[in-house]
Amino acid sequence: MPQLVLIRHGQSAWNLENRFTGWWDVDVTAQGAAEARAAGALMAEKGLDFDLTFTSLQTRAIKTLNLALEVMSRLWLPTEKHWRLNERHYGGLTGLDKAETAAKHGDEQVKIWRRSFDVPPPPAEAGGEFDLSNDRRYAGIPVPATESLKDTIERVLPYWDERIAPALRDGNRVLISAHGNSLRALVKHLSNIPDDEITGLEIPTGQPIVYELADDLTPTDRYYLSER
Ligand SMILES: O=C1c2ccccc2C(=O)c2c1cc(NS(=O)(=O)c1ccccc1O)c(O)c2O
Repeated sequence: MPQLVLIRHGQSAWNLENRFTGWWDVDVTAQGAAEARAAGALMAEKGLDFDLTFTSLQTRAIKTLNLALEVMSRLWLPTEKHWRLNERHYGGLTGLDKAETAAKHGDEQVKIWRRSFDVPPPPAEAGGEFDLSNDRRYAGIPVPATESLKDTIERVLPYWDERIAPALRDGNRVLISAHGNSLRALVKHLSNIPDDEITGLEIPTGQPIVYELADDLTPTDRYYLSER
């Protein structure tokens, strides 16, 4: 029975300040690191094990994976890091907190963005404070200027189809450490969640989500590990 576990990275410095982070590379806080270790301890305690792991190119997800694996004495497992598992890009909102966003764009616009599936924030300004075009990890990669949730889903799913699903079909037990919206893309796909419902799905940080899958990768069970 192929098995997949998803974990959203632990608390980051900008989560604490309620800032849009997106592709900007912010580390986990001490609390976020503790969440990651506790997730590893819970997975070990419940007897979970893995053959392959996947994460994004962002420190907060990579560190969450490593801290959990360290507790499980599984740092030796293969890990594949890919930009397609990165968080949604928030464009020109990157770095803004709630007050700054409302001040700059108004409450009505925030309400529209908040519940929309295919409306992207304004694009990031080239050469701005959060410009990633000179970041070596994205050399040769189409760094988005901004993303709607729909855009994020459309660039995550090819990675699922090309790398993760085949690994599961080959019988590998897979652990993925990623971000709120890139995990939403996977949960939406696996659980057939409609476009107008996915924006309401919040994935908690540091809580392993277990998918038990049939051979055709349709879920036979999905649960938070903390509840079993
Ligand atoms: O403005 C947005 C937004 C804008 C553009 C794309 C997506 C979203 C989005 O998904 C979102 C927003 C605000 C809030 N709540 S908030 O207005 O309290 C808020 C605003 C700014 C920063 C953090 C906050 O918590 C949310 O919970 C969201 O999920």
